[in-house]
Amino acid sequence: MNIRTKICGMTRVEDAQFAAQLGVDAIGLIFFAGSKRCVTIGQAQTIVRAIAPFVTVVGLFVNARADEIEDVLAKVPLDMLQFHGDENAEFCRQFQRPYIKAVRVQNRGDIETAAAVYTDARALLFDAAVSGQYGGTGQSFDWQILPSTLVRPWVLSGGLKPENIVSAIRQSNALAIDVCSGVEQAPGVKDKQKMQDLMSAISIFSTRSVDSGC
Ligand SMILES: O=C(O)c1ccccc1NCC(=O)[C@H](O)[C@H](O)COP(=O)(O)O
Repeated sequence: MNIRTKICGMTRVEDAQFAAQLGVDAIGLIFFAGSKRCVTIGQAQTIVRAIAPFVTVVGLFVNARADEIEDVLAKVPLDMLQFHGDENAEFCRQFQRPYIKAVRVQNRGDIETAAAVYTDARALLFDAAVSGQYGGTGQSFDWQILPSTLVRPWVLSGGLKPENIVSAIRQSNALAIDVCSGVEQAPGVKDKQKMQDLMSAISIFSTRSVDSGC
């Protein structure tokens, strides 16, 4: 098993490049003015140009208008969209891109409802529910409430950091994780050591082999 990893809220080229070198599968760029990690189109273009191909670039939006998202898509080559607001499924699916829908989890019903509604989402992302905030809170939710089987691919998120990631994966059986503030030294400024510690911690789940034998 290899844990798929996204690090969200990149604002600096050096952080995105370092994450890619560590083997992170995806990076998140936040296009939401209410976030301390919000990037301009120019910043996003610079980051995308600087990272290796095959690292998935995810653009994150919160209750943006369709034309605002189209404008970003015309200028920044995003591979995937992530919606963190109150967007319905019809809205999410209109952009000809795979999408992730964030679900702020308070109880198991939130998970089941989202799975029934966002039927074409590439994945659901389960995050903590913090009043008045849409994400990037550093708070976790009770991983025990995740159902043992779920019909949709899903991503574990919310308050994940090097210190708790192994326990979080063991408790939730997550195959994919999304981490933001847990690998930062300040909002939008990633910490190389923390990113390295995170990837090193999850490497215990890795089944990738470097055996060169034929
Ligand atoms: O990070 C933000 O500032 C943010 C703001 C508004 C909506 C979403 C935001 N981040 C989204 C993410 O994908 C985060 O990785 C996720 O919410 C978990 O954050 P954290 O608990 O800090 O790891």
